[in-house]
Amino acid sequence: MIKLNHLQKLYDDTIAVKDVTVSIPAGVVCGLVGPNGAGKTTTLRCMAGLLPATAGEIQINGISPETDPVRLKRTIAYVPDDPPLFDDLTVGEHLDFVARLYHIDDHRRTAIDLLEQFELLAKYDATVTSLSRGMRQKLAVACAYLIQPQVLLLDEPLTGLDPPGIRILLDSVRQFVRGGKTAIISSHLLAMISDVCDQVWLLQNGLVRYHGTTSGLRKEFPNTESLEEAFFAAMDLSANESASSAEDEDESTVVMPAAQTGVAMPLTSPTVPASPTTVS
Ligand SMILES: Nc1ncnc2c1ncn2[C@@H]1O[C@H](COP(=O)(O)OP(=O)(O)OP(=O)(O)O)[C@@H](O)[C@H]1O
Repeated sequence: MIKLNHLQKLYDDTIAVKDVTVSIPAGVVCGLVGPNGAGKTTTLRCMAGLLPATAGEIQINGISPETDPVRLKRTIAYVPDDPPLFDDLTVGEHLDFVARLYHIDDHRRTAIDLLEQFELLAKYDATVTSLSRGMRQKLAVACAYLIQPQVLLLDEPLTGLDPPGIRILLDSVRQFVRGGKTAIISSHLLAMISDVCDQVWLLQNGLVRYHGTTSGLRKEFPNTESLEEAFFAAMDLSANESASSAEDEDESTVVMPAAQTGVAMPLTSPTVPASPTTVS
């Protein structure tokens, strides 16, 4: 279970996440959507313990990133959209390294199964500099699964994947939540969200515009003919209501069309400092 309570994150004067309160139960895949700059990556990074929240509370399976960062990092796997891998390590060495960091014994069989699943076994001895973007993405996901997290956060994971790669990844995520785990996928691909996710979480300007089932979003906007249309309708409504509330000089209103019902990449492991390319 993931709970965010009035989460806020500022970068100096920039408000990236204004006020986010969501609860995401175990056993679901939740799609995190919203326009560029909505605050999706920032929210995920706060949840992964890579960025300190400015205000508010985060609880991941009862663990707070603030008070128990090491336990959090054993619970959560966060895969950024451009995973920071180690140029000097081979594919196989990445999995060995992650296993060592997370004290995972006898990882070899699982590692090989994961590489097979993600069609990377032939690249076992290849250095990551020789991998394509999609292959790097798959390796990062394999490393995330190796640590057997309870919560998986994937930030735009489909970028660079070919159609079979997309299917393999999405099937793996559905399989992952079957055991009562939780996955959040940030994506701009609304058709995928509609197909794969149990819930959708719409962020705009650092505020929750909708959180609930994908069918619930359609019901909020019965005159729309697709999730995409409902998505735009939700954002238009929010923009209009925000404008009118600004006119009323009441900027504290959070506009929501529906009730709010929310190895590490190996490089953010509990025992190793984040890599230079990972925000910490
Ligand atoms: N390191 C940073 N320093 C300052 N401002 C930042 C930083 N990272 C993000 N921002 C700002 O915070 C806001 C939210 O950015 P964020 O990357 O979280 O959005 P996003 O929804 O993930 O966008 P996208 O869909 O384009 O990936 C934006 O206004 C962005 O310019």
